[in-house]
Amino acid sequence: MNALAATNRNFKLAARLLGLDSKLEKSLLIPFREIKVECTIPKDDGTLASFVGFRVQHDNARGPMKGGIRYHPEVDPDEVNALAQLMTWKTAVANIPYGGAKGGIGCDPGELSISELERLTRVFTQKIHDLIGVHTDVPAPDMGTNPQTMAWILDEYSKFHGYSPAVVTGKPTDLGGSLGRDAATGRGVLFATEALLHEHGKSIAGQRFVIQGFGNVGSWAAQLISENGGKVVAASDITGAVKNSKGLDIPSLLKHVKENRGVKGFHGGDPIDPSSILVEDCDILIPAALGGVINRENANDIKAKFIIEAANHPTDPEADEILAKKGVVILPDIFANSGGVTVSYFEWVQNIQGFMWDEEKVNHELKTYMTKGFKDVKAMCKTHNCDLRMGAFTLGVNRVARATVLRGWEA
Ligand SMILES: NC(=O)C1=CN([C@@H]2O[C@H](COP(=O)(O)OP(=O)(O)OC[C@H]3O[C@@H](n4cnc5c(N)ncnc54)[C@H](OP(=O)(O)O)[C@@H]3O)[C@@H](O)[C@H]2O)C=CC1
Ligand SMILES: O=C(O)CCC(=O)C(=O)O
Repeated sequence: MNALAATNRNFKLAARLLGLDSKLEKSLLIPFREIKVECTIPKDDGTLASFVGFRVQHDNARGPMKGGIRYHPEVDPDEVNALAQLMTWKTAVANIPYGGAKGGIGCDPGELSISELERLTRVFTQKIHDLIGVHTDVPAPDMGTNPQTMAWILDEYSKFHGYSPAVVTGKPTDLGGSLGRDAATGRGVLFATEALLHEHGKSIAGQRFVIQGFGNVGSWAAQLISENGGKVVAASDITGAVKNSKGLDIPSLLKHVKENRGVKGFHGGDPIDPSSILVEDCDILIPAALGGVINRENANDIKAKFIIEAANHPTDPEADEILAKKGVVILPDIFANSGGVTVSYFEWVQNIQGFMWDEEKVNHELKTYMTKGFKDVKAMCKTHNCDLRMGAFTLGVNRVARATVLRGWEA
């Protein structure tokens, strides 16, 4: 099922549980604005290359729209739409004063030089600068983008509107980025996992984890899990996968990935087929790469008892049903990976206040938000007698619906 169909399906199930009025349901589902722009740049060799960029602004009932920008060959309008909608529910689950948006450019960042990436980012920003803004729509990094990408957006935007650090989050700390933002999504995954395990009378220590994706989110999650006594028994990225049933030495793997641009060739474990990573034996599976990877083809073979969705939309609804029958507990993306956007909110607040928090305060506040988020999701599970995904969806959709009704529709 495509990402948008799957996301719409989950939204509609939640709307039904909440008994939402059908007209309100329709209004919440249709995006506020969809932007599609052509971005042509001269390549380093002088030839031209054209790319398509998207920004979908899904909803702003609770505040400025917020969400990352993805550079990946598979970026398409439906996927960006789905990811923007997920951001609306995610910011509401986290209870931060934002709506939802997402952007992307269909490109392979690994095939572009640094200067080509800079030109592409600046052209994209020129095309959307009048539709984003500190109190309108605030981009951040996602797959294939990073603090440097945010610095270029900030610089290009500022040429039109004056210096505006709060127009993006996840920027370098030298430009007003928040301490702790780089690790925030992975740290949020740790706090979310701790909250879930606590409820099952368990802790991170001694659990065996498998992590798909070893970029920003996957590598930080791995590092923090291993620092807290968890055993990462397998990890993968686009270059390959590696397994060690005694637990991978994460600091060595991080060093290897930095030096070799991937997990492939790491000697602290055995190479395995990357396509089998999700069905490796473990207690807890953390997908931290692409969407739709857990589906009806592999759901029956998954051995984990818990799945923590660090990636956005990693689990297809068909897989959800299969896994529920197997008794696998899934902590859904719109809660599990909300640590990133929560610390983005802290960054925006710091920029607006012109005051920088220390990292201890950032991490402490993040833990408070993640712990409260888990309690709020569980309360909705109890009210609606539903699983954690529907608990999170009903929580997010209900908060957005309430804000929408309060603001009204008078022209
Ligand atoms: N960054 C953030 O703050 C947030 C990110 N997310 C979500 O987390 C996920 C990961 O994002 P992020 O870590 O930022 O992105 P990165 O680009 O930093 O890392 C992505 C990782 O996934 C790997 N990868 C790509 N394709 C595959 C594949 N087919 N199989 C295995 N691994 C693959 C990449 O490998 P390689 O590097 O070799 O290409 C890389 O290790 C995404 O779904 C994103 O939307 C969610 C919330 C916030
Ligand atoms: O930090 C942000 O604003 C958004 C992060 C993001 O894109 C996500 O949570 O999926």
